[in-house]
Amino acid sequence: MSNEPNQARATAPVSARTVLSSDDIDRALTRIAHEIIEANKGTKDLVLLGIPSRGFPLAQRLARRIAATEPGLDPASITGQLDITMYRDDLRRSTTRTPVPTLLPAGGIDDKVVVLVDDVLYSGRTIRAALDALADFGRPRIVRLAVLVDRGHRELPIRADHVGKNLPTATTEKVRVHLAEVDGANENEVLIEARA
Ligand SMILES: O=P(O)(O)OC[C@H]1O[C@H](OP(=O)(O)OP(=O)(O)O)[C@H](O)[C@@H]1O
Ligand SMILES: O=c1cc[nH]c(=O)[nH]1
Repeated sequence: MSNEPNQARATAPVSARTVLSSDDIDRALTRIAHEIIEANKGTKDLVLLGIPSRGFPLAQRLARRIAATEPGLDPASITGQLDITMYRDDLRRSTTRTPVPTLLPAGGIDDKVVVLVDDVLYSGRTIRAALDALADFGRPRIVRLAVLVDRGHRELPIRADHVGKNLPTATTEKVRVHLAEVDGANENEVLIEARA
């Protein structure tokens, strides 16, 4: 993302290694879904909000796993998408990003247990923006954070409650998450790209 050092943005990757396969991602999401249900003591009041672009399909995948434990629960009824574009703290210095719609479940987020879902946690600035965005839509009872990958290098006091994989990285590296819903059929993997 745009908070990474200029050096990492300006140079092309010289190598890429797969750190999570499609099966690894599936297993991590199944575990996180169970963790979310356990932390919430069930599915009551749960709302999963994905942060575009890849947080949304991850939220949908988690919601399907969570809904499968509760007969009659429609995964779509607990899933939404939270756009953070206008809440970023680098709006003036980054390239223009097009906002996407924020889509909330019909029950809204007031007094709900909202789980923010994203693919990568790095500086924490995206999640800081998400917390600001959330406040414009209501007042959840609890906000938690689930990420597929925590790569470290936090710049703000933000941590994830549910982590698929902790990946120690160098700031010169880039974590790339490929998901079929965004990147095309059969593209389900996490890579670390290294630069010279
Ligand atoms: O913790 P941070 O330093 O904020 O970095 C993490 C964010 O960076 C990536 O998004 P990006 O801004 O690249 O947009 P994308 O999801 O559309 O690729 C990733 O999907 C996270 O949302
Ligand atoms: O490596 C990184 C850093 C931020 N966001 C990503 O998606 N990957």
